[in-house]
Amino acid sequence: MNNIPRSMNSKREDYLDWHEYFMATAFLAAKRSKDPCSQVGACIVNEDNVIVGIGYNGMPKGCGDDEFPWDKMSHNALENKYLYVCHAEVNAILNKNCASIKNCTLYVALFPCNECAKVIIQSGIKEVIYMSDKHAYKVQTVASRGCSTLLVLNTGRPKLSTPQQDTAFLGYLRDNPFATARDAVIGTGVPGFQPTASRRVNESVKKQFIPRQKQIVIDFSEIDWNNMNQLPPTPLKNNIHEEEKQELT
Ligand SMILES: O=c1ccn([C@H]2C[C@H](O)[C@@H](COP(=O)(O)O)O2)c(=O)[nH]1
Repeated sequence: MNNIPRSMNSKREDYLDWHEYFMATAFLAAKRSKDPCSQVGACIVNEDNVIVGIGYNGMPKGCGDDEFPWDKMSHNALENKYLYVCHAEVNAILNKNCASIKNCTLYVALFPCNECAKVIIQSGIKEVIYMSDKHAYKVQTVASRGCSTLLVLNTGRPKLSTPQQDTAFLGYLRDNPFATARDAVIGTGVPGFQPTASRRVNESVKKQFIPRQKQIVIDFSEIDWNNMNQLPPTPLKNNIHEEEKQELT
C-alpha cells in the first residue's frame, strides 16, 4: 500500500485519471463474469464523464450459469458457450440508465467483436476504448475492424471521394486482415487515396488503452471499519512529520 506521507493542504496527486477510472470500472464489472477463459467488462460514459451503463459477459437472464455450458472446444456448437453468452458491450448498452447513449464512449476490456460492433454503431456510441486485442486474428475481430472503419465513413465526417476509392478501400480491408482502423482510415495501401486532416482526426474511433499504473488495488482488509478511516495514512498537518514536530517542541 502507498505509505508516502501526504500533505493535508494540497490535493492528492495519485488519484485515478478519467480513463483509468472508467477502464478500472469495466474491469471491476468483469469480475462478475463466470466465463472461465475471458472475463470482459464494459462501461459506457457520457460526454459529462458520467457512467450511464455497465455490463459483463454472462448467460442471459433466466439461463442458469450452472445449466448452460462454459466449454468452447466441443465439436457440438450447442455445447459451447458462444451461442448463449451475452457479450459485455451489449449488456452495458442494454443496461443503460438513460434514453440515448449517442456520442458516449465505451470502455471495454476486449476489442469488440463484429456483433458488438454493429450494436455499438447503431447505439450512437462515438468512441471505443479497449484494452486487449487478444482475438485480433479472429474473423469476428477482423470484421469488427471493418465495421468501425465504415462507422467512420458512414457517420460521416470523412467520406472517400469516389466509388472506385471506396471499393479499393474495402478491398484493402479484406486483403489486410490485421489492418487497424487507423491504417484503413488513413488509407495506407489504397491506390489514389489521399488522406485528409479530417480523416486523420477520425482515425481514433477505437483506441487502445495503455495503463499508466500497473495496478489499482482495492484491499478491503486495509480499511479500518471501526474508525471509518480509510487508508492511505492520515495526512500530515502542515506537512510536518510527527518526529519533526517533537523536535520542534
Ligand atoms: O466483444 C466481445 C467478445 C467476446 N466477449 C465474450 C464472449 C465470451 O464469453 C468471451 C470470449 O471467450 P473466449 O474463450 O476468449 O473465446 O468473451 C465479449 O463479452 N465481448
